[in-house]
Amino acid sequence: MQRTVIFDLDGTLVDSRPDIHAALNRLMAARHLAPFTLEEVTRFIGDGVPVLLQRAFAARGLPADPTALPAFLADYEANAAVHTRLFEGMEAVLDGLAAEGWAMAVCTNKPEKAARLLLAALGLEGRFAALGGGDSFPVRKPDPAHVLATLKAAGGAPEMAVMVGDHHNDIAAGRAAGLPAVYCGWGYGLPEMADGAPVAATPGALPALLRQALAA
Ligand SMILES: O=C(O)COP(=O)(O)O
Ligand SMILES: [Mg+2]
Repeated sequence: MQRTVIFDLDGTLVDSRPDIHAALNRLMAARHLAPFTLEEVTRFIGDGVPVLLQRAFAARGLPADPTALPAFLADYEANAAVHTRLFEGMEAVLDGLAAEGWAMAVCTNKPEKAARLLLAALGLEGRFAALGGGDSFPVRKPDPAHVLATLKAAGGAPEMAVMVGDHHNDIAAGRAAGLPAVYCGWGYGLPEMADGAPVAATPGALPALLRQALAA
């Protein structure tokens, strides 16, 4: 039966922080608000763009601004791949998994349009059987239905699939969907977010952990 790996996007496959950081600071500048450091923005990532913006405005003592989401997305969609690249070593990992016959999908809280544009700009969209974005379904991670709907779209089955991510949302959603989860130590999460899941320190460590996860 087909083995499927479901990857989170931001902080797992790609280092997207620089472009998220830049787009957020352009939004802040346009509103005469102080910019954020890269480290601050890293802590805002993981629950989708509406929550990222909520956290940014809250950090400036302001309520959520409904005009911020379309403004941010228009800018980010046009500039999502200026600095964003696959993490070092990830391309070889994707090649190796494809050669081993794994199907691959992306389950991200990033809005679907931005995620598709980013994958296309990096020449990656053909590698993935499905993409579930943060607004593709009525729910998003940590809700397991986001993982299951993405897996279904990829033609996979929970007994033969593994979830890979850098945030507790990924681990929680994967587990609640009945999938083993592997945590990415190179991403944007804090170490405790692994929550007992096996930790891949580098992309190169992933293939063996994926095989083990299905064997267990
Ligand atoms: O958009 C976010 O906040 C996080 O996206 P991710 O689910 O790909 O990490
Ligand atoms: Mg992530």
